Amino acid sequence: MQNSTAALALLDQINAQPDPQTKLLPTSLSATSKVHHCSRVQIEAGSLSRSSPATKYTLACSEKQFGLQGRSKSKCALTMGAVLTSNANEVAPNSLVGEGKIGVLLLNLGGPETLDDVQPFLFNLFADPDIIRLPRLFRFLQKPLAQFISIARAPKSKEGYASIGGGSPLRQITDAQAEELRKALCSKNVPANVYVGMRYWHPFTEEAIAQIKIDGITKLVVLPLYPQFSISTSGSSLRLLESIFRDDEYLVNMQHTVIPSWYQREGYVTAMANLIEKELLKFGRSEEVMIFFSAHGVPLAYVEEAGDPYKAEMEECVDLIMEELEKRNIKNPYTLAYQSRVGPVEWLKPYTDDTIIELGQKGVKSILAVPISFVSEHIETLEEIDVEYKELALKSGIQEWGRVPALGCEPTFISDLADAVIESLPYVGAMAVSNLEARQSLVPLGSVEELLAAYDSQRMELPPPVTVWEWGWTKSAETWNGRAAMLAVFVLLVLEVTTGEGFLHQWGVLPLFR
Ligand SMILES: C=CC1=C(C)c2cc3[nH]c(cc4nc(cc5[nH]c(cc1n2)c(C)c5CCC(=O)O)C(CCC(=O)O)=C4C)c(C)c3C=C
Ligand SMILES: [Fe+2]
Repeated sequence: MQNSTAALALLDQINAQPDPQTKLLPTSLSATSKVHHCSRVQIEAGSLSRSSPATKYTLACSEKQFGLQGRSKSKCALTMGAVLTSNANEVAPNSLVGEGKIGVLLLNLGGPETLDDVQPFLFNLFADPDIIRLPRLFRFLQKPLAQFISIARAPKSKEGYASIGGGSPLRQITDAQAEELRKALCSKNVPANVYVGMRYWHPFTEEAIAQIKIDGITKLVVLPLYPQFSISTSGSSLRLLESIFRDDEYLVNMQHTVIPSWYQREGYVTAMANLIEKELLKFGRSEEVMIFFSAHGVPLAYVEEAGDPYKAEMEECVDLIMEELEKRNIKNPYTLAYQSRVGPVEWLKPYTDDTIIELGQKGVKSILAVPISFVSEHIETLEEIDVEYKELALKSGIQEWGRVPALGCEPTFISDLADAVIESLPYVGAMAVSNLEARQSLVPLGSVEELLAAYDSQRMELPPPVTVWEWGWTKSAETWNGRAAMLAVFVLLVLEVTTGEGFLHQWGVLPLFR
């Protein structure tokens, strides 16, 4: 065991790395000074964890996943920033509130509330350059392409939403989470307004920000409702926030901080383990059940080319939950796979459907599916897991199928989110005061911008993750069909733009960007 000087030395070591992609984040710089206040800091095999009884986190800098090389350093720094804000128990909440009006902005994806919303929702999603990133030269095609893909995909999506009651439950659940979080904060003596800002549907982030301004919020904690960070989710929402902040004088002067990911928090891990433990009891021979973590996938290029920490965070999250279960003497076999891939490019593997088939072939008889990348029920839990994967599992020889519910408003989870907010309060505006350059550049704290800079700072081109048509019987045929379809779309669009005639003009799409 070593003292806090050793922790600072580790941070200095990370800091000294020349690679600009892996520059330490402001949150971590704040964390550096915070380490001074830790009673004891422990460094083991490249990991940094606090052994103070008040704080029970383990840090995500283990050599296994986040060796201090390349991009992984940014991950490490980011996580430290998030985790080292874990001093709420040592500081009386009231002293954290101080002057000013506190707001918490929950960021989420949003979902269509009716079947008529499906196509415009899909348009918003595919128009996001963090979902489909076109080569710079062709950026002007983003909106027409989004229009085309959304129209082509809408019938299939609508079918899915129709089967879960005609729309996404996401708004209702997120609103309930916001209300429970407000109450939890209040009960912990931190009165705050809680806002919901969706990326692709109502209430849009812009609407939440307008309300934040009307309410005169002066300190804002930004909390993406995704446990793990991905460029395509939290990253996209932060990118949007950055552009909103940059153009607004009120917001430029409002202090804020971001909690980039929180899968490593003890309360979250405990809440997930509780849900799993409870569901396991419903099986006949619970000790033989395969615990099947199923995460929403992302295209492989996000991780391998753009430095998305999503996969590393997901794997660590699963490890933490399994460690917690092991402490309870639950030692079931487990696996992690990725679901919901869209389009012709390669996504994170193993794929959920392939893995289910393989498990069946290996003689596994019971599976407990655990949705792990999202904290609300949504189309991919209610339809994809509960219907499609269950059916596939039963066909593949699995006899018993169960599914852990999403966390929703589970009290341990909500209370932990409230703690995360409270723990981040000392960092709200810290950079705004101390770093004039950051203040003058984009946003006051610099944290939104800096968080984005840690990953994908070049905003590299990524292969479009979506497909327009799907046909063919083999994966490879589908891949090439997808590519051919993309090429066809592109040729059609070029013809439209050059001749001024075609189906997009007929639909009134092209004038949008003319
Ligand atoms: C952590 C969660 C998610 C990641 C990562 C993610 C990446 C991602 N998603 C698409 C394409 C689609 N996603 C859709 C719905 C959807 N996605 C998430 C979460 C993540 N997406 C959720 C919670 C939902 C459902 C919202 C709801 O309505 O309840 C859809 C629409 C549904 C459908 O047609 O299948 C699409 C399309 C991509 C391309 C991507 C990464 C690049
Ligand atoms: Fe998605």
